Amino acid sequence: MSKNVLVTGAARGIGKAIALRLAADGHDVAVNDIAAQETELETVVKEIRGLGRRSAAVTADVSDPAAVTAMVAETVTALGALDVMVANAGIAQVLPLLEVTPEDWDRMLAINARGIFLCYQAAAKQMIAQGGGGKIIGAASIVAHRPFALLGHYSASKWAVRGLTQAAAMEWAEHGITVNAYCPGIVGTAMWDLIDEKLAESEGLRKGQAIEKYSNLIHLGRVSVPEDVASYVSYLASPDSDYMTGQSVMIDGGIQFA
Ligand SMILES: NC(=O)C1=CN([C@@H]2O[C@H](COP(=O)(O)OP(=O)(O)OC[C@H]3O[C@@H](n4cnc5c(N)ncnc54)[C@H](O)[C@@H]3O)[C@@H](O)[C@H]2O)C=CC1
Ligand SMILES: CC(=O)C(C)=O
Repeated sequence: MSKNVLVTGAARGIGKAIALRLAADGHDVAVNDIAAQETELETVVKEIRGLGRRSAAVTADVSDPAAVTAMVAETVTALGALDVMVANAGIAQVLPLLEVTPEDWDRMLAINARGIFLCYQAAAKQMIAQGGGGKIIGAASIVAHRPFALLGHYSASKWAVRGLTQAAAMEWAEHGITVNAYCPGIVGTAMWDLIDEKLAESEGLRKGQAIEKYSNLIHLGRVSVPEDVASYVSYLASPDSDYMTGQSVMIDGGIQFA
């Protein structure tokens, strides 16, 4: 059955792949990103419409409570309801914990933890008002299970998503809302381009060598592509996952760090 979906951080990378996959699955999909990504977002809207589904671009900074409320309202105006929220938007920063400033910490947590909380909460309020339940899905990471050196404050933000996902699943089950998170390993997106560049700098490697080094730890022998994550989110958005809630599942190709 066709559902009304909102995906945040969908101008590129994992969010874009999720939006296109859910549209290909037969859902109508509104896509969000920051205003600076509006052109890329409009391209995604065109691609979704090309798949025969309804779509709309809703720009908002997910760390801003008023903007998140407006984003959900605009989605409901465009699509008629909100049945599936994919809170995907996030940022990364590679820095030793000894060099992380309070401002770095606050920005990381504002987008990756508060932003996910605001999206979960605004979606749940809308789904409860509608009745009939819903599915809330968030972006955590493998580092929500096993922190990654030089990604300390990023790891902390993803542990927050994992905890929030369990708590929200408990509180909203009575409304028929399931809440789950996905925990990718190393996905070849702009985010990992940045991580590779910074890790290479700090380890005296050339660009591309850091990601290669970590790729060698993946049992399945390759870095993930955004579509690997989108397949799993497709399952979480489908009735097949109706009996699953509060989980933060790794989709990492079997990384063995140590
Ligand atoms: N790439 C990877 O290896 C992994 C990524 N993840 C998580 O998956 C999610 C997507 O990651 P990627 O696609 O790789 O990243 P990306 O950097 O390629 O894309 C992230 C998107 O989020 C948007 N965004 C950033 N701040 C925002 C804000 N305040 N409000 C709205 N949109 C905002 C960006 O403009 C961008 O379009 C993130 O939450 C990330 O932490 C988790 C594990 C691994
Ligand atoms: C970006 C991220 O979450 C990892 C594990 O690389």
